Amino acid sequence: MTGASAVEATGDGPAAPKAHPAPGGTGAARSGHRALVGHLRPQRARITAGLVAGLVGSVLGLAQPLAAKRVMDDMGQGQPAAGPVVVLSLLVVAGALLAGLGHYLLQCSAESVVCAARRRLVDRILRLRVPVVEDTEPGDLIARVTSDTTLLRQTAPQAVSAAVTGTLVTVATVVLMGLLDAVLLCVTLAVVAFVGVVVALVAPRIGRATRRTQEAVGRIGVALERALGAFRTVKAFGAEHREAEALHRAAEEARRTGVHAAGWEAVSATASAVVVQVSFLVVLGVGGARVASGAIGVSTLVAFLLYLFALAPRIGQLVEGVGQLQVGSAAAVRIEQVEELDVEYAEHVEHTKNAEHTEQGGGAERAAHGGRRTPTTRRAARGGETAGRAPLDVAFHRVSFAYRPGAPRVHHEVSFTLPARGLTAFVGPSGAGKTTVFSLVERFYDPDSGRVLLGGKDVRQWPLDRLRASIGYVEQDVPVLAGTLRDNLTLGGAVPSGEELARVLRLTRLDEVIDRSPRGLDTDVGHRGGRLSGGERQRVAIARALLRRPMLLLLDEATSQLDAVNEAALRDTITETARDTTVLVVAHRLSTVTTADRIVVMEAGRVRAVGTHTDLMARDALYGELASTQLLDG
Ligand SMILES: Nc1ncnc2c1ncn2[C@@H]1O[C@H](COP(=O)(O)OP(=O)(O)OP(=O)(O)O)[C@@H](O)[C@H]1O
Repeated sequence: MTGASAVEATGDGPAAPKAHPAPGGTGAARSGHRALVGHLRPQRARITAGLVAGLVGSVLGLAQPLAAKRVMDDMGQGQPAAGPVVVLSLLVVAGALLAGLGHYLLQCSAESVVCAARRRLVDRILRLRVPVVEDTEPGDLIARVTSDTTLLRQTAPQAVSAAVTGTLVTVATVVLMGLLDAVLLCVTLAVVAFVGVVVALVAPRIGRATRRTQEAVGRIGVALERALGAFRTVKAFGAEHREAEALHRAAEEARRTGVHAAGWEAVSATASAVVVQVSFLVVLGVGGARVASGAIGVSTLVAFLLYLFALAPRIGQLVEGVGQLQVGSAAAVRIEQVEELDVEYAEHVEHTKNAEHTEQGGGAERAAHGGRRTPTTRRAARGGETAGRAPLDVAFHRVSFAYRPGAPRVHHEVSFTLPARGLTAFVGPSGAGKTTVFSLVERFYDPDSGRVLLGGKDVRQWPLDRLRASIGYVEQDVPVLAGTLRDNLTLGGAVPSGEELARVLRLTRLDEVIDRSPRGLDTDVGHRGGRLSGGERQRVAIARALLRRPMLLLLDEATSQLDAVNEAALRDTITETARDTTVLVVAHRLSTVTTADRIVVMEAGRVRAVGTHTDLMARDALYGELASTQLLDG
């Protein structure tokens, strides 16, 4: 991807929150059906095969009453009925086999539909722009990947099959019934028309209730994510009941709307059952009278009733299929809403389009890309790219930035130029905009005006994956991911040599931690690294960044967490790294700033002064005050 396309791929400002669905109406229902068809399209061949098998099975089923009539007529006339009996048996066996095959094919396509939807969603979510994710609720996104896609599986191909087969077989049955006796058919249709009216009235209500149920399921995810994300705090503050209340409310809402949907489904099912019973009685009455008057024979009435028997489940199937389509459409709308959120890479969209047609497996994924690079191969290449790269200079030219349109500006015409190599410390009061400098360099956000330059080139002209591969970033609240130490250290995809790994572990004093653990690098660090101490998490994050061999290291120093010995060791590590890498530190320690080659003092989103410690002590009052009061002494 070119730099230009990277720029085009990303929208200008933070996207409006879209993860919370708008209430459903006819428009929502229409777009739901469109979205559902979009999910089914890649599986159309298999779905068609399943439908055809099911249909042929049903047609064979339809021929059974005629064959039965023939058996009865032959026997009534005293003729041998062996031939028609064999035909009838074959029809029964072949019909059942084809129906089974059709069901299996539809199940297979359902699994593929749900797998493709999950892959596309996961891919999309991981590529979402940072401001977009900030505007959504992770728990709700998780519910869409897990719960809504499951609804797709349960409903989509079966619902389509039920609706299509149900319709065709109903029409065919009605035609055959008309051939047998038009009067009885008119009587039947008059009763059956009632079902059509009920279904038309009830179906949209089922769709709306399902959407509300899924929204409530999303809220359960949100509440759970909130509580588990700060589990210790919730416990320490005795907030379990309070948090549970939100979960209970959402669960209750899901139950209420689920019951609502079930109620409407019951209405349509009952209507169809009643209609079937009534039509039997009416056909028996009218048919009996017509047999008595000699208008039709007994065998015709029996065949007609057999068709009516066959029609009953078809009507039920049709009604159920329409209800299921509403459920599937509701899920498809929620999935589509995630797919409409802004992502960072244009090539990602291409990737997911291709993935849509792919089953699982890396080989298949590569094949779908026509041998082009997948994220996996890109990562591997990136690992190779990292070696022997020159450090990068960094410059801000009159950068102004607000996190959201209309929100107060966090940067006001920020300008500075930092040469390649060396250690630059950013200091300033809390909220001055220091961390925001890093976020703009990483392109988590784009400035409203001005330019951020890396290696002399606007960051918007860097291909985004290369930009980030060039940077080692250590956040203040260092995130350690669930998994092993090794997983965390190699998160960037680079595979370090044993020697390199040992060097970095030594520099960050993680070697002691690993030596202490029986499982070494394969030690499980727990959810969010909860089994490590704060200082260990910090060191894992620094080691992870160093293993990328970055051209620029961004270190958002934690305000606490490191003991004096580790603190001194890390200071030495940073100083050594700064010899051949550009290192930017948001500094909270005096010991870091005093060793820095230059210090940028920020205040209320502006650069106030740039200089060395001695220089700034002499000429900048704010810096003097910060140095004597706020900066921690290492
Ligand atoms: N994702 C965000 N969305 C909205 N506002 C934000 C976001 N991140 C930071 N801010 C706001 O931007 C301002 C600058 O934040 P920033 O994190 O850059 O400050 P800082 O100088 O690094 O502060 P500290 O030293 O406390 O970490 C603050 O007022 C903060 O509330």
